[in-house]
Amino acid sequence: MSLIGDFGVDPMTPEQFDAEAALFGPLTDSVRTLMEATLMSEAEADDVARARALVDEAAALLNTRRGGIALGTRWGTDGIRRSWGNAVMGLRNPVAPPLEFTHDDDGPSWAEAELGGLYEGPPGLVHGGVVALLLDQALGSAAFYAGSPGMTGTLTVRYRQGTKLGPVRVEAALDRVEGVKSFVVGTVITPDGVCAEAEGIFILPREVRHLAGELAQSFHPGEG
Ligand SMILES: CCCCCCCCCCCC(=O)SCCNC(=O)CCNC(=O)[C@H](O)C(C)(C)COP(=O)(O)OP(=O)(O)OC[C@H]1O[C@@H](n2cnc3c(N)ncnc32)[C@H](O)[C@@H]1OP(=O)(O)O
Repeated sequence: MSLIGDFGVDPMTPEQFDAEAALFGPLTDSVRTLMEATLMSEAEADDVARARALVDEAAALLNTRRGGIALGTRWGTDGIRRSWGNAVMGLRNPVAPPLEFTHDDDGPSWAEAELGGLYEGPPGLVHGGVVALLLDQALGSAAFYAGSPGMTGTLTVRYRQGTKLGPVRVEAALDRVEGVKSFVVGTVITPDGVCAEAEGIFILPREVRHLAGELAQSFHPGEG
């Protein structure tokens, strides 16, 4: 396994990334709207059937040219990674809420999102796996921002109360670094207060330890 080599083809220029974002970002937003509509529609049967045919036609159009099974991490000529397939933040992934993290030195990394019915577990509540998903990304991003990136080795989540669908805030901060291990903590907060707390150990895999500096430099807020 090579986290870097397997992910990229030739590095892309910022202009190429900008053009792709301008083309596919709005498509991703539209598909997200479609997903929500699919979940909540009470339209007449004929309209649902017609919508399905249109969706199938759109999928066929998009599939006329396509890549492999996933976008992976792509590198820019500017040395920045883009993870546009990321399930939490990815610019081209309609499954992503999406979360956009803000990082600064004076407080935790944080992001806010409006989680609707697409993320439901118990009635009216966010699925526990989705809560863990958001925390995993938040803690991983905080470790990356702090200059000690890693893959999730261990993620422990304590669910203190149900997380209502609606506005959600995720926070995370690096606690300490021990060798290749970063210990990170975080929370999920709604207007009801803290709903979940997490501790994670993020480990720089041995295969890429020689690239630690390059990886840390490749961090860019919003790129996953
Ligand atoms: C990088 C770009 C990211 C870029 C990604 C950034 C986005 C982050 C957000 C998304 C996060 C994910 O979803 S990541 C995807 C989910 N996670 C995974 O798929 C990881 C699968 N597991 C693995 O690949 C591996 O087991 C690793 C990398 C976790 C560890 O393997 P390794 O690299 O060979 O580690 P190894 O040398 O044996 O051990 C190093 C130290 O870590 C300890 N250690 C080993 N495994 C664990 C563990 N699971 N939990 C706790 N501690 C552990 C060892 O005791 C040792 O401690 P000591 O002796 O030094 O004290």
